[in-house]
Amino acid sequence: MEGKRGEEMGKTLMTETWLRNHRLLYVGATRHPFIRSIRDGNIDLSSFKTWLGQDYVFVRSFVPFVASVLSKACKGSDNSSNDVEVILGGMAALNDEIAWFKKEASKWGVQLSDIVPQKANQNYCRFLESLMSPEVEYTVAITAFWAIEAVYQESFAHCLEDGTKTPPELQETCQRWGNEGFGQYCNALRKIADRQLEKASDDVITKAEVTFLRVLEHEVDFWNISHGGTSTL
Ligand SMILES: Cc1ncc(CO)c(N)n1
Repeated sequence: MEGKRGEEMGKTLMTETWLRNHRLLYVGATRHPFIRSIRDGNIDLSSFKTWLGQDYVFVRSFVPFVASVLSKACKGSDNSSNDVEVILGGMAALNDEIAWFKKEASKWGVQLSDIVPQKANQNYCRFLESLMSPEVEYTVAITAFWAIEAVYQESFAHCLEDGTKTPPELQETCQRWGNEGFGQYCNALRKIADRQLEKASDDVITKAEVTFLRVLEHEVDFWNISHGGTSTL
């Protein structure tokens, strides 16, 4: 996938280089045991419910972060009308997502008002807050946004591939992030990030790469919650 993009552009994109250089961590975030257990059909439903409740809390904190990225796009982008439309589309999807979490929680008997965010979730939300600071460059923020969405897209798309044993009652969840449209949206975010990175200073590129790695670590930690694992951060 990265190779094809590179050929089209005639040069190596920054995200492509990072995905190559940090392959193990990326695979750790997108092929986590939690995702493997959905794909293999041996997921423990209490793990799924834990994930559902925790992710609802995460998504609520994700909304102001996305709003901050949108605001930075308005000010700091050379192609702000395109970027704003892509990011606004993401916000609209989050609106749907929150309604979906409520519906899904009631289906599974998960009481959303009772959810206590776990340590890894709190850390991830605090990290998002730090990225909302006006001092954080648009390039860094959009890179984080892309990485956060891409991990879910790739993880859940993996559960929908032919020959997987994803339980029917979890198909809808996997579709939510694994569908083609969400994949195209992630590609649009990636394109924005690469365009920004292309004209960024070395200092900003380094910051964006560190942020990308932190996102991957937080995602691994987040999946670990539902597996009863402990934080590595
Ligand atoms: C932890 C986490 N990462 C990414 C997404 C994608 O929106 C999500 N819903 N939750």
